[in-house]
Amino acid sequence: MPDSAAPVIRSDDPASFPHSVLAERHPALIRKVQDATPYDPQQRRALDELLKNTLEGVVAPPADDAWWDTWNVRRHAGRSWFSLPFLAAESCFYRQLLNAVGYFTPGPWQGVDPFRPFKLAELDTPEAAAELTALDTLAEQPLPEQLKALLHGSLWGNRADLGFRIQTAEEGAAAHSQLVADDSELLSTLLTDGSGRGLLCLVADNAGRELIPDLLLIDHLLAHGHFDRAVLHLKPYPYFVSDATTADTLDAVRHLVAAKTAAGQRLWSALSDGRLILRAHPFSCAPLPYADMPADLRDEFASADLTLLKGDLNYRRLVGDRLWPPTTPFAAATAYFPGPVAALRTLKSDVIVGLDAETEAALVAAEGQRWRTSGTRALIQVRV
Ligand SMILES: O=P(O)(O)OC[C@@]1(O)O[C@H](CO)[C@@H](O)[C@@H]1O
Repeated sequence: MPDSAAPVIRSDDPASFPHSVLAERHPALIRKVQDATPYDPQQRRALDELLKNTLEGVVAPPADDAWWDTWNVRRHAGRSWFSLPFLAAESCFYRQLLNAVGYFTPGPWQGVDPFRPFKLAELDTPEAAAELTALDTLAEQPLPEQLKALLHGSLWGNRADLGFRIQTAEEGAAAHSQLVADDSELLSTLLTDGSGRGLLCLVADNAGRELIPDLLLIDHLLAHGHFDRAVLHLKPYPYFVSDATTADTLDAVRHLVAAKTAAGQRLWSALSDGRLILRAHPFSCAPLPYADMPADLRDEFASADLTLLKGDLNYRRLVGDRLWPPTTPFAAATAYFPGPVAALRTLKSDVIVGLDAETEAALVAAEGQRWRTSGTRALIQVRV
């Protein structure tokens, strides 16, 4: 890791983006969760208490929830939520939200995903339908163009709620102009360099309209013989609102099959014959950077020819959730990672590395620091 003195991103400054996530987004999310499911009075009360607790109270881990010990976050007990590192505060919030609705408690609500209504709704939008229709047109394009479109679909799917589409050339061009770092040529080469025997790890981010293009990308790479196998890393349980789980992946594949896409059938077969493997490592829901990953996960990434990490949260964990100088080289920030690694991310939080000085200066001159969190910019970064 470079300059480990770079400050950890925290939530205590009321003018900061992390503060607004804790003070505004989390309460709004609790309300949405309460509205989306007919929870019983006890669950509603627990959610109300969590809302009040996150704004005015202190972190109070349940005595019997081992997650807090596994990832060494029980030490935050008794502190204001706003005083925690941002990553820890968010991670603990999602754990408490699941506890409030009884997600881990044996009984009728065990394993019921509070975010599933939102994830399913995303699959049913006209935009999602248009993307699937566009697949037929895409299949007529030369293979390099197909790969480019699928990479951009996967990249911008990361801000699915902002309505990005993969199917038109204009949108592709608009996307290109928003990239603050673009290693897409190197990435395309790594994805297609013809070894044909490799293993791809894709570390997924969101379900719904992000996971669909991720799956289409995997399908393309398997179908055209660029990789023998792909491992899709998912969350073992709901996390950060829309993060993809196994259930969400099955929903997405079923959706592609129901829409009668060839990719849907191929993905179904790839899952069935072991060319597409699902993993849900407990570390995927840990409030820790990948630099601290356990040995078995490290071995898994080490065995891959390329690991592709999707989204903002994975990026924060990949480079460390700190206020690095933006010109810190991506290769230095990821030097610890066991094997070639790439990030596809729309910018939705303060952390950033790998910019050249001119790009950073132009962004700051145009919009101060807003580009870091607005979700209108993106990056493709690679370290071989
Ligand atoms: O990983 P994703 O889905 O791209 O983004 C998740 C995320 O942007 O949402 C939070 C804000 O609500 C951020 O802290 C976090 O990084």
